[in-house]
Amino acid sequence: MKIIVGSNNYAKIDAVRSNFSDFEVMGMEVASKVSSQPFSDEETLEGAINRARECASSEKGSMGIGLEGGVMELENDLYLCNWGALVDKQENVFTASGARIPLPDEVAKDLSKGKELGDIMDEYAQRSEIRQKEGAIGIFTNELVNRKEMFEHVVRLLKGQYEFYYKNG
Ligand SMILES: O=P(O)(O)OP(=O)(O)OP(=O)(O)OC[C@H]1O[C@@H](n2cnc3c(O)ncnc32)[C@H](O)[C@@H]1O
Ligand SMILES: [Mg+2]
Repeated sequence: MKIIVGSNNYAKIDAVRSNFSDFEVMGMEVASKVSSQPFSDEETLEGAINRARECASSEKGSMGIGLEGGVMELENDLYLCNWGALVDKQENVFTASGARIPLPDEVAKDLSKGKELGDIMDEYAQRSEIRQKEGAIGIFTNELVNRKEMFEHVVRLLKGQYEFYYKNG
Protein backbone atom coordinates (compact mmCIF):
# COMPACT_ATOMS: atom_id res chain seq x y z
CA MET A 1 0.00 0.00 0.00
CA LYS A 2 1.08 3.56 -0.64
CA ILE A 3 1.39 6.41 1.83
CA ILE A 4 1.64 9.97 0.58
CA VAL A 5 3.16 12.50 2.99
CA GLY A 6 2.12 16.11 2.45
CA SER A 7 5.60 17.61 2.40
CA ASN A 8 9.01 17.41 0.78
CA ASN A 9 10.70 17.99 4.13
CA TYR A 10 13.04 15.04 4.86
CA ALA A 11 12.47 15.19 8.62
CA LYS A 12 8.78 14.46 7.94
CA ILE A 13 9.13 11.90 5.14
CA ASP A 14 11.83 9.93 6.98
CA ALA A 15 9.71 9.89 10.15
CA VAL A 16 6.94 8.17 8.16
CA ARG A 17 9.35 5.81 6.34
CA SER A 18 10.87 4.52 9.55
CA ASN A 19 7.43 3.63 10.92
CA PHE A 20 5.98 2.14 7.73
CA SER A 21 8.87 0.14 6.28
CA ASP A 22 6.51 -2.26 4.50
CA PHE A 23 4.70 0.56 2.69
CA GLU A 24 5.70 2.63 -0.29
CA VAL A 25 6.18 6.14 1.16
CA MET A 26 6.46 9.26 -0.98
CA GLY A 27 6.42 12.99 -0.30
CA MET A 28 4.32 15.49 -2.17
CA GLU A 29 4.00 19.22 -1.75
CA VAL A 30 0.42 20.16 -0.90
CA ALA A 31 -1.22 23.28 0.46
CA SER A 32 -1.71 23.34 4.23
CA LYS A 33 -4.38 26.07 3.70
CA VAL A 34 -3.25 27.72 6.94
CA SER A 35 -0.52 30.32 7.40
CA SER A 36 3.05 29.19 6.71
CA GLN A 37 3.70 29.81 10.40
CA PRO A 38 0.67 28.57 12.34
CA PHE A 39 0.15 30.34 15.67
CA SER A 40 -2.14 28.01 17.64
CA ASP A 41 -2.90 24.33 18.24
CA GLU A 42 -6.11 24.73 16.24
CA GLU A 43 -4.38 26.20 13.20
CA THR A 44 -1.51 23.69 13.32
CA LEU A 45 -3.91 20.74 13.58
CA GLU A 46 -6.01 22.12 10.74
CA GLY A 47 -2.89 22.35 8.56
CA ALA A 48 -2.01 18.72 9.31
CA ILE A 49 -5.53 17.52 8.45
CA ASN A 50 -5.68 19.58 5.24
CA ARG A 51 -2.36 18.14 4.10
CA ALA A 52 -3.41 14.56 4.91
CA ARG A 53 -6.79 14.91 3.16
CA GLU A 54 -5.27 16.30 -0.01
CA CYS A 55 -2.67 13.51 -0.11
CA ALA A 56 -5.24 10.76 0.45
CA SER A 57 -7.53 12.09 -2.27
CA SER A 58 -4.69 12.58 -4.77
CA GLU A 59 -4.48 8.86 -5.46
CA LYS A 60 -7.22 6.30 -5.01
CA GLY A 61 -6.40 3.57 -2.50
CA SER A 62 -3.58 5.46 -0.82
CA MET A 63 -3.31 6.84 2.71
CA GLY A 64 -2.35 10.44 3.40
CA ILE A 65 -0.28 11.77 6.27
CA GLY A 66 0.06 15.44 7.14
CA LEU A 67 2.62 16.72 9.66
CA GLU A 68 2.55 20.36 10.63
CA GLY A 69 4.76 22.43 12.88
CA GLY A 70 3.59 25.57 14.61
CA VAL A 71 3.73 27.58 17.79
CA MET A 72 1.12 28.20 20.47
CA GLU A 73 0.84 30.58 23.40
CA LEU A 74 0.61 29.26 26.94
CA GLU A 75 1.10 31.18 30.21
CA ASN A 76 2.96 34.02 28.44
CA ASP A 77 5.35 31.68 26.66
CA LEU A 78 5.38 30.58 23.04
CA TYR A 79 5.70 26.81 22.73
CA LEU A 80 6.72 24.77 19.71
CA CYS A 81 3.78 22.57 18.82
CA ASN A 82 3.42 19.81 16.28
CA TRP A 83 0.41 17.96 14.92
CA GLY A 84 -0.11 15.00 12.66
CA ALA A 85 -3.08 13.56 10.79
CA LEU A 86 -3.57 10.29 8.95
CA VAL A 87 -6.43 9.90 6.48
CA ASP A 88 -7.01 6.32 5.39
CA LYS A 89 -8.59 5.09 2.18
CA GLN A 90 -12.05 5.04 3.82
CA GLU A 91 -11.49 8.73 4.68
CA ASN A 92 -11.25 8.12 8.43
CA VAL A 93 -9.17 10.83 10.08
CA PHE A 94 -6.77 10.05 12.95
CA THR A 95 -4.91 12.85 14.74
CA ALA A 96 -2.11 13.17 17.29
CA SER A 97 0.11 15.88 18.67
CA GLY A 98 3.81 15.91 19.41
CA ALA A 99 6.14 17.10 22.11
CA ARG A 100 6.23 20.79 22.97
CA ILE A 101 8.90 22.99 24.51
CA PRO A 102 8.96 26.74 25.17
CA LEU A 103 10.92 28.97 22.82
CA PRO A 104 13.41 31.59 24.08
CA ASP A 105 12.05 35.16 24.25
CA GLU A 106 14.24 36.43 21.40
CA VAL A 107 12.88 33.72 19.09
CA ALA A 108 9.31 34.47 20.21
CA LYS A 109 9.91 38.17 19.48
CA ASP A 110 11.03 37.46 15.90
CA LEU A 111 8.01 35.19 15.40
CA SER A 112 5.62 37.90 16.49
CA LYS A 113 7.24 40.21 13.89
CA GLY A 114 6.00 37.75 11.27
CA LYS A 115 9.17 35.78 10.53
CA GLU A 116 9.00 32.00 9.99
CA LEU A 117 10.59 29.81 12.63
CA GLY A 118 12.64 27.87 10.09
CA ASP A 119 14.35 31.11 8.97
CA ILE A 120 14.79 32.41 12.52
CA MET A 121 16.44 29.15 13.58
CA ASP A 122 18.97 29.17 10.71
CA GLU A 123 19.95 32.70 11.66
CA TYR A 124 19.99 31.98 15.40
CA ALA A 125 22.15 28.83 15.17
CA GLN A 126 24.16 29.93 12.11
CA ARG A 127 23.28 26.75 10.26
CA SER A 128 21.19 25.98 7.18
CA GLU A 129 18.03 23.97 6.63
CA ILE A 130 17.55 23.28 10.34
CA ARG A 131 13.87 22.63 9.55
CA GLN A 132 14.83 19.46 7.60
CA LYS A 133 17.44 18.33 10.07
CA GLU A 134 17.62 18.73 13.87
CA GLY A 135 14.83 21.31 13.96
CA ALA A 136 14.26 23.95 16.61
CA ILE A 137 13.50 21.11 19.00
CA GLY A 138 16.98 19.67 18.34
CA ILE A 139 18.73 22.99 18.88
CA PHE A 140 16.94 23.73 22.15
CA THR A 141 17.29 20.19 23.56
CA ASN A 142 21.03 19.99 22.93
CA GLU A 143 20.12 17.57 20.10
CA LEU A 144 18.82 14.92 22.48
CA VAL A 145 15.56 14.97 20.49
CA ASN A 146 15.62 16.00 16.84
CA ARG A 147 12.74 16.95 14.54
CA LYS A 148 12.61 13.56 12.79
CA GLU A 149 12.47 11.72 16.13
CA MET A 150 9.75 14.03 17.38
CA PHE A 151 7.68 13.41 14.23
CA GLU A 152 8.40 9.66 14.47
CA HIS A 153 6.57 9.63 17.76
CA VAL A 154 3.60 11.50 16.26
CA VAL A 155 3.49 9.04 13.34
CA ARG A 156 3.58 6.09 15.76
CA LEU A 157 0.62 7.58 17.62
CA LEU A 158 -1.26 7.86 14.32
CA LYS A 159 -0.35 4.35 13.19
CA GLY A 160 -1.33 2.86 16.54
CA GLN A 161 -4.76 4.50 16.50
CA TYR A 162 -5.30 3.37 12.91
CA GLU A 163 -4.38 -0.23 13.83
CA PHE A 164 -6.59 -0.15 16.93
CA TYR A 165 -9.55 1.08 14.88
CA TYR A 166 -9.32 -1.74 12.36
CA LYS A 167 -8.57 -4.38 14.98
CA ASN A 168 -11.67 -3.44 16.92
CA GLY A 169 -13.64 -2.46 13.80
O1 LIG B 1 7.82 22.04 3.74
P1 LIG B 1 6.92 21.92 4.92
O2 LIG B 1 6.29 20.60 5.05
O3 LIG B 1 5.93 23.04 5.03
O4 LIG B 1 7.90 21.96 6.19
P2 LIG B 1 8.30 23.16 7.13
O5 LIG B 1 9.71 22.96 7.57
O6 LIG B 1 7.93 24.47 6.54
O7 LIG B 1 7.45 22.87 8.43
P3 LIG B 1 5.99 23.35 8.86
O8 LIG B 1 5.33 24.07 7.74
O9 LIG B 1 5.33 22.15 9.44
O10 LIG B 1 6.28 24.32 10.07
C1 LIG B 1 5.85 25.67 10.10
C2 LIG B 1 6.96 26.63 10.27
O11 LIG B 1 7.62 26.40 11.50
C3 LIG B 1 8.98 26.03 11.24
N1 LIG B 1 9.30 24.96 12.18
C4 LIG B 1 8.43 24.25 12.88
N2 LIG B 1 9.04 23.40 13.69
C5 LIG B 1 10.34 23.61 13.46
C6 LIG B 1 11.47 23.06 13.98
O12 LIG B 1 11.43 22.09 14.90
N3 LIG B 1 12.63 23.51 13.55
C7 LIG B 1 12.71 24.47 12.62
N4 LIG B 1 11.67 25.03 12.08
C8 LIG B 1 10.50 24.61 12.51
C9 LIG B 1 9.00 25.59 9.81
O13 LIG B 1 10.26 25.67 9.20
C10 LIG B 1 8.03 26.54 9.21
O14 LIG B 1 8.63 27.82 9.08
MG1 LIG C 1 5.90 24.98 5.91
